[in-house]
Amino acid sequence: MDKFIVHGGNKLKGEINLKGAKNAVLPIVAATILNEGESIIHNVPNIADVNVMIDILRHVGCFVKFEDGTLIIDTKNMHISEIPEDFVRRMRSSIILLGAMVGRFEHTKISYPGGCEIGLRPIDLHLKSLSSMGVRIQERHGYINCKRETLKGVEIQLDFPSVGATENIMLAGVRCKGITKIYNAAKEPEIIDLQNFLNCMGAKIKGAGTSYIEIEGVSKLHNVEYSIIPDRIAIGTYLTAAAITKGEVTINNVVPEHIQSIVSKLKEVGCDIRYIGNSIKLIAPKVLNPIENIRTLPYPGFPTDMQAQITALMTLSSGTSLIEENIFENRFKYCNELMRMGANITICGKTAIVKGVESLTGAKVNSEDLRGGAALVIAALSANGYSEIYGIQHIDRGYENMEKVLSSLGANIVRA
Ligand SMILES: CC(=O)N[C@H]1[C@@H](OP(=O)(O)OP(=O)(O)OC[C@H]2O[C@@H](n3ccc(=O)[nH]c3=O)[C@H](O)[C@@H]2O)O[C@H](CO)[C@@H](O)[C@@H]1O
Ligand SMILES: C=C(OP(=O)(O)O)C(=O)O
Repeated sequence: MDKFIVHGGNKLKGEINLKGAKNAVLPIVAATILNEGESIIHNVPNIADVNVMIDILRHVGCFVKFEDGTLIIDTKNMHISEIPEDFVRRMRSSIILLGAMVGRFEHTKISYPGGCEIGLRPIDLHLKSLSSMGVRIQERHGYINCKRETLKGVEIQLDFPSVGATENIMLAGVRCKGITKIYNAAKEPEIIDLQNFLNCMGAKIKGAGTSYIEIEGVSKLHNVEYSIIPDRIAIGTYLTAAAITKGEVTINNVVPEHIQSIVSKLKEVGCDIRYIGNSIKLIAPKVLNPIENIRTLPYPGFPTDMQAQITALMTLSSGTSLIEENIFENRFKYCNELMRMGANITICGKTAIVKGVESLTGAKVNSEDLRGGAALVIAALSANGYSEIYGIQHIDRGYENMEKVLSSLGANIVRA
């Protein structure tokens, strides 16, 4: 297995362009199944999760070509409606295929995703919603078996604004007879991107980005060409890396509204942040202020997917920071590894209490999940001496060539 070797201490300086959002592209690729034809998708990151999705689509009989950030998918010849366990184990979020598969096939079978390193992650809201739309669901031997005749539009009140459940309902709703109404829907920008993609394909959806979404079922969809929104989490990750190294970095092609909660915290830390057209420039302060109230929340709150990275930054602040995780129950595991690097962190229930230290020291550390891994890289970039970061297959799930992006900004990082 590969690792990153990082010699800390270099200030990040320069300008980068990043590809589209992992969490937007995955449901959009799932959505291509609904149209029995061709989709062309631009600005797609070459990350492991996208490649698992491609493997799944090829397995079920689709044609897929992926070159230079453009995906061409033809789902006309898709003839298998079962997703086996080994794919779902490689990527838990393959559950997002369920809504689209149910929309297209009368019988569908998908391996149960189970929990992961950051939490139990049940899918009760997905299944309850699909079942209210007319899908008969049996959970057996680790598989979810779905059968349906006509899908019907219904009113769904989500107990929690789950991103994945909202997406699965939207996907199935496109093929329903009648109108599906989602109350307490997730409001993440990736939900809007899915709506826009589906509408470009001939769907009739409105309301994404608010807590009420309406999907009018349609009988026919058509071929589509689309470009994925920027990755607000990757942008936040590299801005945080710039901040911890006392650097100065510009990231092109951002949507300011999508990163507002992240930028607001980086400003509290003391960073000077400016927008120039579609670009964002961060100039790090000499001293990092602590922050006492970072609370992860559904969008537009501070994203759980940035919690680990901001915690890494706070390990070097001039005081005590409090970071509360409200979305996943087990998302502080990486803190043990930060402590091997000299961080002073106490976990108290849902809160990490981070007392800033003068400096971190390089160490051998292990990443167990995607954002925890990114946090370890961020810490290593600023640490004295060198670090070895293992488990980087998790990082590769969501960051395209992280070591190349960081090297282009002057970091001393190699994959070995
Ligand atoms: C591929 C993708 O887009 N992943 C994102 C998506 O994950 P995902 O769609 O899995 O996240 P959800 O919004 O569904 O989960 C949020 C919370 O709801 C709980 N829950 C969810 C569904 C359900 O049926 N029952 C239930 O209890 C989960 O365990 C979790 O505690 O949104 C998360 C929250 O912003 C992000 O961290 C992930 O990066
Ligand atoms: C938790 C994440 O993703 P996933 O839902 O794909 O595990 C993430 O992107 O941080």
